[in-house]
Amino acid sequence: MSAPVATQTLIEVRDLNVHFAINASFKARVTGRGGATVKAVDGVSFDLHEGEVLGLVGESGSGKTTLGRALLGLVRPTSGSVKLRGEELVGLPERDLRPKRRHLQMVFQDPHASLNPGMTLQTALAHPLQIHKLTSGDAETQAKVRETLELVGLFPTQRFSDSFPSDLSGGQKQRAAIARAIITGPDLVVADEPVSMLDMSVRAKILDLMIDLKERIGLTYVYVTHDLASAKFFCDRVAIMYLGRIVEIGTVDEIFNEPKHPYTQALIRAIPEPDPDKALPRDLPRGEIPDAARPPLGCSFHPRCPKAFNICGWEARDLQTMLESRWMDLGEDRYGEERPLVGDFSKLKSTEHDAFLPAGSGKDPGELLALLEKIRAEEPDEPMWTGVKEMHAEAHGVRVTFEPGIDPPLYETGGAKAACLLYKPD
Ligand SMILES: Nc1ncnc2c1ncn2[C@@H]1O[C@H](COP(=O)(O)OP(=O)(O)OP(=O)(O)O)[C@@H](O)[C@H]1O
Repeated sequence: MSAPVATQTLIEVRDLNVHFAINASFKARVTGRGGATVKAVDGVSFDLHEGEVLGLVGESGSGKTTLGRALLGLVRPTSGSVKLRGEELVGLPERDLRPKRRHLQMVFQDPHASLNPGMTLQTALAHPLQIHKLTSGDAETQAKVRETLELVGLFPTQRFSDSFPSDLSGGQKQRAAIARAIITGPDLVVADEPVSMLDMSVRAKILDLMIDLKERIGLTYVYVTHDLASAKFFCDRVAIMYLGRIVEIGTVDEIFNEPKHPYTQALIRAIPEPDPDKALPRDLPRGEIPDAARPPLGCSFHPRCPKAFNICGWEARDLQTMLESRWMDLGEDRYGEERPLVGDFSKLKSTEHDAFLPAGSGKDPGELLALLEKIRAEEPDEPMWTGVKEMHAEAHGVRVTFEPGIDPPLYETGGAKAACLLYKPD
């Protein structure tokens, strides 16, 4: 889709944080001290314009759903600001938030779970109208329900208004869930993976319906998905999320034709190509998504990034990962030579930019230093080495000093904005 014409800002999000206490005692949760915290949404800012479709795209656990729910007040932010047409929503008591909910609606992934099996569509759709006192009297309510069923393509409306969810196909159920979301005349609909549980054959039809509704009744969408291909089809702009942050945001053209962040570039290369002749090698970033409760220093993506360089935030954990992944690929003999030189990784100590790697039991730290120098010479393309400033042997191991890392904000790139130090102005 083409970029939206400049319009008014509907939602303004500034430095939004949603942090969850995990594995914490009751006292730690109440006082906020002790225990671990997951930064599900971590300092997110963006504007959403009236009539646009913004995609929130990322791998599982990147914070898409939490961000979408926080926009609607369904999750209480830890701090930051969400304004609806200039009016602050964060911190509003529930009684003041409730009337706003008619303007802010959600469509969920599982249409089956989002409809009450014991209610006809007439009852289910009438409910929000009654709660928000949007109609006066049964006749008006019934007419509004029928009109909305027609809008979402469920006709003859008489038949569908008397149906129960179990009478409907998956696609019809999602149409009914959309009808319930739009019947209050919302401004913003957050659609969380609205087609991912549907048959392939109906996915495009539901997205087409949502586009059609946007034009006909003036909706703005936030579309939460892990599926870049559907975001390309459906969205005007896309925000790529990683460990609670937006790491790149731009128009669909910018993101798909000229992705700037190495993470976005890898995700786009990994989109399955239906035509086998054109298929590129799938190239997902190396390694696992890190533990959200212990995000990497500096740029959170740096341990997986093929383009990482000296200031990306190298630390002790990267040293361990480098050694372990090297040993996975080594033959028995060389593994047998190298492994005993390194001590217990649980004793790997680190301060912010400094790691102390213990030598193996009875081994000379000088031998360990020589091993690290040898690996560096053998694997000069391993990005971690760009961040190693100094290594020297000490009494019981080797001290490795890293370049101080920088946590990148979203930088201007001449296209999309990207949180990557490749675009840091000098
Ligand atoms: N209520 C909660 N309590 C603790 N941690 C949570 C809670 N909700 C989400 N999280 C954590 O926050 C992070 C972001 O989760 P979220 O569901 O928003 O990600 P997502 O990108 O939508 O993932 P998915 O595609 O799997 O739904 C994850 O690490 C998740 O485990």
